[in-house]
Amino acid sequence: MSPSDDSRYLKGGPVAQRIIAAVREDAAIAKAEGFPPKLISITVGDTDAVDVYVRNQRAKAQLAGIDFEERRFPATITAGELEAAIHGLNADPRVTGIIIQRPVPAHIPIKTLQAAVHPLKDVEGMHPASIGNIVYNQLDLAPCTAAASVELLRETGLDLKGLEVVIVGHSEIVGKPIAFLLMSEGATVTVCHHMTRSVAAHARRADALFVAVGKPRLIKADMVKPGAAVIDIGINSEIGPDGTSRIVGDVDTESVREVASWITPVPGGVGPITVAILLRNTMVALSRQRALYEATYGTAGRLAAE
Ligand SMILES: NC(=O)C1=CN([C@@H]2O[C@H](COP(=O)(O)OP(=O)(O)OC[C@H]3O[C@@H](n4cnc5c(N)ncnc54)[C@H](OP(=O)(O)O)[C@@H]3O)[C@@H](O)[C@H]2O)C=CC1
Ligand SMILES: Nc1nc(=O)c2c([nH]1)NC[C@@H]1CN(c3ccc(C(=O)N[C@@H](CCC(=O)O)C(=O)O)cc3)C=[N+]21
Repeated sequence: MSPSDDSRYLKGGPVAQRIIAAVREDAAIAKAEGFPPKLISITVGDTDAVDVYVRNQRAKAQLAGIDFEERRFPATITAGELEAAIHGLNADPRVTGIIIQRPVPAHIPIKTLQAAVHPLKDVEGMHPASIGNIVYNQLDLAPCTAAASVELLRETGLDLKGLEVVIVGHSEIVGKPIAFLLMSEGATVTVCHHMTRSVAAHARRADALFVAVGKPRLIKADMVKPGAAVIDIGINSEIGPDGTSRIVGDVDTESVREVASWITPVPGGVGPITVAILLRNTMVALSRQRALYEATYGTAGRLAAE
């Protein structure tokens, strides 16, 4: 059975379309009022998963009416040069949001870069000041993939209060923020990582299982509780049997879908919602900037008039 005709598949496309339609309306109004939204993507070096993401950012930003610009830097660039480029973007009033694609090469400290992005332009919520907000249950601008994964879980209609949730992977950008978002919703959260003694023993207890590791087919049917919801966040490039490159997640979807009640396809699950939330976050950032601008200069001054 294909993902299009099986209700066990939690599809991201319709959710993403809903979000993008709302962003498109907001963006048109903001533009008419003299505040055109603009998103800048910073890529350092080459990574397959980043290429897929940036390609979709460009396409969906265009659809939503958000200007999009990719700045690509060679893997040999220094951290200082990158920081200088980020400071330039912080100071540019035409730039609404900045996203730094991960991973960056090992010689560049990612935390320093994330801290260099002005918190008002931090559309991923990865600045230390921004990520702190989700600890305080301020959830309107959360890291995009984490927010997207939780949005898909909501599609099941399961009550998140008291739900047994297990997250496999504890990266700053995916696993940890998912844990905070779900704790805010009242779920009971267990987080597994590479030092966890038995990921399978934890995973089998989960009513909702989130997987963000980056290893194809890590999660097999015998690691999933019958009736569970499985949210597959992995984006891995693989050469398929026909010799062409394809994207697969971290879950062995073929076997797991026989056990789970819901499963997210890859592609077509979390990915499209991640892109939509990045655009929504850009509009949240814009409205925060506008609020500050109007508090400082009043409503008379408009960017377009400059
Ligand atoms: N769909 C989307 O929108 C997005 C998808 N992704 C994809 O999600 C995946 C994860 O991304 P990201 O979080 O950035 O990756 P990281 O490499 O930063 O993190 C991977 C995590 O998995 C843990 N881990 C590694 N091996 C195991 C194991 N055998 N069992 C349990 N845990 C393990 C690591 O633990 P430790 O740190 O202890 O080693 C780490 O916490 C990738 O495939 C990426 O492409 C990422 C962002 C967005
Ligand atoms: N700072 C940062 N934040 C990220 O969120 C981040 C990152 N760096 N680095 C790379 C990973 C990967 N990632 C993807 C998001 C969406 C799709 C996506 O749109 N996927 C679609 C498209 C598939 C296709 O076009 O083939 C799908 O799954 O259906 C893919 C990959 C975000 N990441």
